[in-house]
Amino acid sequence: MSNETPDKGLTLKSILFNENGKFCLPCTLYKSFQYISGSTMDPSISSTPTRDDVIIKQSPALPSVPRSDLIPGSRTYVKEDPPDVNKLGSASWTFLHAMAAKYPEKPTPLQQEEMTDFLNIFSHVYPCFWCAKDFEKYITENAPKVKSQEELSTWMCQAHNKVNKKLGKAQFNCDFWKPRWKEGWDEQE
Ligand SMILES: Cc1cc2nc3c(=O)[nH]c(=O)nc-3n(C[C@H](O)[C@H](O)[C@H](O)COP(=O)(O)OP(=O)(O)OC[C@H]3O[C@@H](n4cnc5c(N)ncnc54)[C@H](O)[C@@H]3O)c2cc1C
Repeated sequence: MSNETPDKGLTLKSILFNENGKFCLPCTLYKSFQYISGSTMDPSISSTPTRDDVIIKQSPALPSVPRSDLIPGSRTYVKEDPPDVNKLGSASWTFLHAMAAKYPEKPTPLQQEEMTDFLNIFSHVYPCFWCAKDFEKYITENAPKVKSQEELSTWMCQAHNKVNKKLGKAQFNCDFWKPRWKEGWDEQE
């Protein structure tokens, strides 16, 4: 992975590749991924992309919003409300599954220990307290499987399915964790 951290603010980002030279989708924008894979010719991307530095021009202007909807003193930030259980949940699952999908295929003992610690701590600090309590119980009864990326991602899928079941939602087929959270659906039927 490039050692350079993006230093051009929120609208100018470098495309990053991971240590294997593969494109790192969680590190950049989806439209950059489409551009570099040749599936779009997005004019908002400037010169020919190189491995380490693809610059994206300013995003198109935000749709105009009444000034009263903006945070006082800001021309950018809308007065959004704090997240409810659903918004928090969806964002958190996105993080958890994306994290599992980037977990090493052969983690070191230290990485395994850190992931186990992280999940335990996460279950203590998750802001929805009854969600946290149930997740903590789940972890106690089903210790996180941290020996490989495949194991962890499947464990995460099953943990999510436990919550889906509790909420009366459909079960997600864990055979598909990889296209959903790592590789995309292009190669799938
Ligand atoms: C640890 C934790 C515990 C929670 N506990 C509760 C609770 O007790 N009560 C409550 O009301 N809410 C709880 N939530 C929130 C809840 O799980 C949902 O996030 C929320 O209901 C919003 O659902 P959603 O429809 O946006 O989809 P989400 O369930 O947030 O899912 C987001 C996306 O993940 C994918 N997905 C779905 N299931 C799986 C899976 N098994 N594996 C992989 N990918 C999947 C789908 O593409 C889906 O669109 C919890 C969230 C977390 C992170």
